Amino acid sequence: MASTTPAQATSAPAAEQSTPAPSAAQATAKQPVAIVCVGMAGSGKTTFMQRINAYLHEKKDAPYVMNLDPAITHSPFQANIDIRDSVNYKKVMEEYKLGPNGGIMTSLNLFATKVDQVMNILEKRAAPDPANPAKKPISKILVDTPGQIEVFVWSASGTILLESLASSFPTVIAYIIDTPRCGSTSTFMSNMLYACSILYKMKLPMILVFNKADAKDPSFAKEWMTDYEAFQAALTEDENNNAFGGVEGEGGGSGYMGGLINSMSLMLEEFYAHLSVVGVSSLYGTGIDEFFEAVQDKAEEFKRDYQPELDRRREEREKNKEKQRERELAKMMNSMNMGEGGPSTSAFADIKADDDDEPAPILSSDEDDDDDDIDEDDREGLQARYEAAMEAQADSVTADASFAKYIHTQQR
Ligand SMILES: Nc1nc2c(ncn2[C@@H]2O[C@H](COP(=O)(O)OP(=O)(O)OP(=O)(O)O)[C@@H](O)[C@H]2O)c(=O)[nH]1
Repeated sequence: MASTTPAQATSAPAAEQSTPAPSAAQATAKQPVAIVCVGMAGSGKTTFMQRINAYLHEKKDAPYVMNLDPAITHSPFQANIDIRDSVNYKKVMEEYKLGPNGGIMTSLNLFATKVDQVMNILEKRAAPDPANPAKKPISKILVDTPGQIEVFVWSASGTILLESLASSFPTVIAYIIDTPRCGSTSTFMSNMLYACSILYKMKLPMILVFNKADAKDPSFAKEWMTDYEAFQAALTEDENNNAFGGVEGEGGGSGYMGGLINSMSLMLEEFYAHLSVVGVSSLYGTGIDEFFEAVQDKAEEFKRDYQPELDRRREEREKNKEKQRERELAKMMNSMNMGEGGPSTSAFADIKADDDDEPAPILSSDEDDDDDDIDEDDREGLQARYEAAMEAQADSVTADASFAKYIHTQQR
């Protein structure tokens, strides 16, 4: 299937047409790939991020790193854009009397109102710098997300951030799985169903990263995904070992669980066919070459299969732009429990980018976790910021609007 690009549909403003625009193929060829890492808490997501970051640095291909987890207290790698520089998670929890998950979601919502700034920074770094031709444009964007997957995957802000990314760059999801924790057919199936739900929610190409390969060889998982009979044999073994409950010594339980897993595995066959699967050890660095090969494949797949669908959705949204904008805004405000006018908060500041000529170091030497920095730097109310952002750039908050803007940017 040939990829269509928005460049074919809309013309750039006259003032910007003086230099010939690169062809769509040239433009996409130079685009960096965004790799969004998601995974359950403890799956090794942070260790994996650290490993691929180090790998790329070693290859002299320093990535641009974004941290979207506001709750981490220490990161083993330094991010170029860090949500913690703009949103004070602890203050958000205090001000809105939220628990940890509500705090993360609200922090992400606040951050999402600045998605335009983030995208401007990324696009700037993705293009050659005429003032400094020696400066290499980035070829990879690594995005770390909160361990509470559902907070990112199922929130309006998660959608806004992902769609904004995907509207400018080929974007792939790396779903990190704790291999030793899916040794039984039931835990394996639970993990696959979770991955499946993420794929359908995010609508982006996905790589399953079976991590901790040093602790358990993931070849069993690959076999279960490609050989139905091998999975059946493992399922029968689990049933006989009483893995699903039932009377001890007799095995099998009611047979309900076994039957359910069996039907699920049949249903998931189609889902497996669309995935790339790699086994890695983030601890020892094995499998990382294969991971980046899979990233390349999925980036091609993005351009071939997903981009047209994104373009179609963008066109649809353009038609309902205003309605959608109001809906997204109301959804975000509701989820923040802010009411229409929005709250005042000192917990929120502008996006900061650590964007020196020097790439971000692999290991962070910054031990300063002083939560009060943002408070001192910026006490402006969210209300004012929010309204200013809305007025200055009416497109800045909604997924469809930012989507359209960046698609437009891409066209130029
Ligand atoms: N054996 C082994 N352990 C690993 C590997 N990757 C991560 N771990 C360990 O798994 C534990 C969790 O790793 P993290 O990287 O903190 O996991 P996370 O998914 O970021 O966890 P949250 O920050 O809670 O979301 C740590 O003890 C790591 O040392 C691996 O490849 N092999």
